[in-house]
Amino acid sequence: MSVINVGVIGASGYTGLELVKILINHPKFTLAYVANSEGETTIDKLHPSLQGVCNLEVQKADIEACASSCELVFLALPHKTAMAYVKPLIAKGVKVVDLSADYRLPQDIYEEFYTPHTDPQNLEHVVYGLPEMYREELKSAKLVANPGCFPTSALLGLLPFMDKRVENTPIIIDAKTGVSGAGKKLSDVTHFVNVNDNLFAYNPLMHRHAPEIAQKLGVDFDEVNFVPHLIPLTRGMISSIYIQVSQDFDASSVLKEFYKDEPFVRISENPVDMKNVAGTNFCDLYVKQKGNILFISSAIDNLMRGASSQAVVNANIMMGLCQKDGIPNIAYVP
Ligand SMILES: NC(=O)C1=CN([C@@H]2O[C@H](COP(=O)(O)OP(=O)(O)OC[C@H]3O[C@@H](n4cnc5c(N)ncnc54)[C@H](OP(=O)(O)O)[C@@H]3O)[C@@H](O)[C@H]2O)C=CC1
Ligand SMILES: CC(=O)N[C@@H](CCC(=O)OP(=O)(O)O)C(=O)O
Repeated sequence: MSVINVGVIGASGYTGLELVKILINHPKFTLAYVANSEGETTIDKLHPSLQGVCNLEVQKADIEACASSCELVFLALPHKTAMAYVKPLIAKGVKVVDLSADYRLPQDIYEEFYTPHTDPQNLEHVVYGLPEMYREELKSAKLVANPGCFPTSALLGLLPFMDKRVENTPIIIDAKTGVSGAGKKLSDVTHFVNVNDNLFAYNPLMHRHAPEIAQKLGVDFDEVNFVPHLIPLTRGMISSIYIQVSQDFDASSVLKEFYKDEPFVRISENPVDMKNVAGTNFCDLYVKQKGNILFISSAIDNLMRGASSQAVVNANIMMGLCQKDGIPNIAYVP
């Protein structure tokens, strides 16, 4: 098979770097176009960790240049900025995996939690990029909305148990994330002095990922009680999920059966942790039942399964490749 040229717009950011790292080692994709808002530099100048590994030119993002060199492009851009790129790229026949939130929700819900949508036409055919839910649809997708990191960890934990849950009872998701989830921009909240030796909740019950979780589970927003916390780590995410279930059943067997053919979900007999998934596309899951309460623990790397490695799995599926091609599977341990 001939090589497939792909691009990354937003290569100077955190998820952009993870994309570049995966793509320069990918067996079938060739990284042909790398861009940010300014250009006129090289990827190893932006990311010194790539010195001696890759010195691709970084260009000022441009639709024509991107479309003429790529079959598929990854957009690692802020919300709102992403949709301004998606519209012309799709019009030029380029396939897009968008890491932002711009195409994850129906227009009305998106506008309630984000900003007015400027590209409703492409919302009509977008596929939500959680392979365990939409693998078939992804095969023919032209535009994929890569899921949010918290929704990825919550949905993978909850999906196997939705038919065991007592209807209209609260779904409680208590999640912790590393600081790279906020991107490279500086802010008071993510300032070292505020994060170091500290732990706090933010946007409790009203975070913009709650409607994404509710929508994909097919429940009301009011049923999802989602509270994220920032922890003093660079990468990693744990969601502690609690639901009420109707009957006694073997929860571990349900989990194993649900994911028996899934290469990127691992079921653990012990509570999971962040380190064993760091740098990989794995989601590690653990479940424990006490009476009618079910506890599910879900661990991912926010930059990988929560963003960039999941984006490359989606691109593999879109381009008819093996979904595991180029996907790192050994964690940064110890
Ligand atoms: N970080 C995470 O864990 C996750 C992030 N995401 C989503 O992925 C996307 C990227 O996130 P992240 O990597 O953290 O963000 P960063 O803030 O680290 O990077 C943003 C990138 O976008 C580029 N950019 C901004 N504006 C423009 C523009 N007008 N034209 C071209 N490039 C532009 C920046 O380039 P420049 O350096 O030139 O400003 C930079 O490369 C966001 O939508 C985020 O919500 C999704 C899941 C998890
Ligand atoms: C620590 C932190 O701020 N995390 C981000 C979520 C990560 C993310 O980027 O998700 P999106 O793709 O939806 O933007 C947040 O809570 O908004």
